[in-house]
Amino acid sequence: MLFASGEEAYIAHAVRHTSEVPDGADPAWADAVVAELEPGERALCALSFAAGAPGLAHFVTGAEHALQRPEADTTVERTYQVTEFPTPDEYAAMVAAALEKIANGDLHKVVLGRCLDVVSTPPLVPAEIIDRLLTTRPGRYVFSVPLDSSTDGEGPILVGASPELLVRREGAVISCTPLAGSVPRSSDAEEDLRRAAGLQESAKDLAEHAFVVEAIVHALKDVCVEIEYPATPELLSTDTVWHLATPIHARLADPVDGPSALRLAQLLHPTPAVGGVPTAAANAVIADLEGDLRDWFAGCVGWVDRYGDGEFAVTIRAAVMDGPRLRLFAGAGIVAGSDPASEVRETGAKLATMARVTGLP
Ligand SMILES: C=C(O[C@H]1C=CC=C(C(=O)O)[C@@H]1O)C(=O)O
Repeated sequence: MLFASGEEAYIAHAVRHTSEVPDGADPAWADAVVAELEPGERALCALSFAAGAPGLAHFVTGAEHALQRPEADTTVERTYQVTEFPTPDEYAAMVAAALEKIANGDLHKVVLGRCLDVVSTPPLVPAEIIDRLLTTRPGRYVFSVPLDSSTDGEGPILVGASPELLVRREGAVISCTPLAGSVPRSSDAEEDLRRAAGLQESAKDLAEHAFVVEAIVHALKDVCVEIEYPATPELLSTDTVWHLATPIHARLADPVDGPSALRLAQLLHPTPAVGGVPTAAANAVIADLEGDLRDWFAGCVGWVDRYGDGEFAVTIRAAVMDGPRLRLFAGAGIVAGSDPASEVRETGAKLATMARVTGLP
C-alpha cells in the first residue's frame, strides 16, 4: 500500500485498521479519521466520485522511500482478453448526446468516461504492476490502495499514476493543480510541440479548463485567504497527453481549527475536471449516459496525518486490479465545441498510460 508524490514514495509497512463508510463525503467521518490517528500514523484514503458513495481510510505506519529506476524489466509473457465498454462508437454517441444537452442550455460542461476490462492469463501480479508504476512513474502521484480491509493483496486494489493534484495541505499552505483541456502526444517531436502549442491557444480547451479553476477558487474562498494563480494555464505533459494546468496557492484562514487535507478534499471534490458545471446537472447526465461504471474512478486518493497535513490526487489514469481482472477508466471533458471523434482519441491516449504499465500490447 503506498502513495508516491514526485521523487518520494510513502510505503505502508503495517495497517492498524481500516475504516469503510457508505458516504465518503461525510464531514464527520473526515474529522473522526484525523482525530483517531496516532502519532506516526497516516490514513491512506480513497473517496469515490460523488457524495453518497463509499470512502475508506487505512490507518497505517510506514516510511518515505526514494524511488528507483529499474535495471531491467522482468515482465512475464501474458495474453489479454480486452473488452471496451462503452465501445468507441458508443462513447462517441454519448459525447454527441451530451453536446445536445449543452446546446439546449441544460449544462455547460460534463466529463464522460469509458472503460477497458481486461482478463489476463496468467493472472496479473499486484507487486509486479506496483513495481512498474514506481519505476516508470508515468504520473506524479502514484498509488496503490486496497479497496477493502483485506490488505493481504487478495481483494480489489486501486492503482494508478495520476498527474492531477486535487489538494495538498502543509501547515497553513494549500496547493491545488487542476488539469483540464488535453491533447494526445505525438511520437514525432515537432508534431508533439505543435500539438502542445495548439492546446494553449484552443478556445474550447481554455474554456473547459477555466470551469475547473473557477470552481476550485470558489470553494477555497470559504476556508482560505491569499488565493493566487496565474491568469493563463501552463502546459503539463504525461507519457501520453498534454494538459492545461493551473497551479493555485492559498493560505488557510484558520490554520489551527481549519480543515484537514481530507476535509479539504471533500470540500473540493468532485471538481469539474471529473464532474461538470453545474454540478447537479452534470452528475445527472453522467448517471444517465455512463451508468455506474465509475465506481472508485474519478474519485480522489491520498493521505492525511494527525496534524491535518496531507495530499490528495484525482483518481485518474487508474485501474482496479482484482485477481486476473483489471478495469481501466478514462474520461474527457465535454463543452460546446467538443468533437466526439477527438474525445475518443483523447480517452484512448489516457487509457494508454495504465495499459502500458500493465503490459497490454
Ligand atoms: C477525467 C480524466 O481527465 C481529466 C483530467 C485532465 C484533463 C481532462 C480533460 O482534458 O478532459 C479531464 O478533465 C481522465 O484522465 O480520466
